[in-house]
Amino acid sequence: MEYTIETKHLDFSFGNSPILSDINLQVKKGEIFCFLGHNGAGKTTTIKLLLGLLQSKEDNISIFGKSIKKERVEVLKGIGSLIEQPSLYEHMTGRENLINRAKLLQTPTSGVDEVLEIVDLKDSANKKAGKYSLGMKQRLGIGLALLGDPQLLILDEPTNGLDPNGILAIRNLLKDLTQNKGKTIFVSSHLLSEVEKIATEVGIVDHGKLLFQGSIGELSKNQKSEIVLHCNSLDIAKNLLDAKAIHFTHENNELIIGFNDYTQMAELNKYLVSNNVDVYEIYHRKQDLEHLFLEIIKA
Ligand SMILES: Nc1ncnc2c1ncn2[C@@H]1O[C@H](COP(=O)(O)OP(=O)(O)OP(=O)(O)O)[C@@H](O)[C@H]1O
Repeated sequence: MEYTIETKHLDFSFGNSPILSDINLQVKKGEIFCFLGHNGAGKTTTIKLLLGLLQSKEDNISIFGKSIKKERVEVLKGIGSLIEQPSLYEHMTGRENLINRAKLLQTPTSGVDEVLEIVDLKDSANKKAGKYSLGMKQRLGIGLALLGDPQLLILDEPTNGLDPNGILAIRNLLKDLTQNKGKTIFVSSHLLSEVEKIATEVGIVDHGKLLFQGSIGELSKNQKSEIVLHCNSLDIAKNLLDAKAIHFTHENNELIIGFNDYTQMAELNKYLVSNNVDVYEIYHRKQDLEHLFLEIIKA
């Protein structure tokens, strides 16, 4: 199978500091591949390598089946990118920014109106970019990346610093671009809650290592079941659990215990009640993805 992006045993060091180790990415056409990791995990470094802004020693990155080392110019023609903040001319309108960039890229300026439409800036096209909200600036940045109709978009934390409406707009835009415009998107983020709503595939990176790669469905198979317990005295309940060597964690006002089956949950309830703990609430839930993510990167 030919992947839109494929890296094989990608390593990278800044001087003597190893930053990335054995990264094997496989991004299929039409996906929204979310590259997830905390600050400093290695996301931007990976993206810069994909774009040829940093050089890998080995010839181990291929995009559209071509080597970024050997065919960089050709490969870059098919990629639009946005790394963190878009570089905009604030004194120019949104439309002028796009026209200016189209001329630089030597692509027809006739595509500018369609881009404005896609990124929902048609009504503000003649406003100065300096007067745009952060969300509008990010959308214009994505618009700039879309000039020349690239098949692949590489976006580094495009929702960083945006309010919920701004985040929603970008989320819908990315979905539209893959579902209706045939694009493939590689997007980095440090927020799993953000990623799980749009990703068709997720790569989790930490300390320069790829710890998981798969769909959200595959990721959620790793979610554990747990019992949530809310009672009148956490201290007494904790002592009772300790006395039976039942492992628990503590979250806000609740105790979290691994779930095996409903019999175990009923027994636990009886045990606490018979020892004078008032159980206000006891229920079974799947571990949330955010905790699973934290567990994966701690492992
Ligand atoms: N030019 C550089 N020289 C030396 N070390 C660097 C350089 N750029 C980044 N690093 C280091 O490489 C590691 C990975 O950084 P990177 O920017 O790729 O992480 P990230 O996951 O994108 O995080 P962030 O979201 O904070 O940008 C960090 O430890 C960082 O300090």
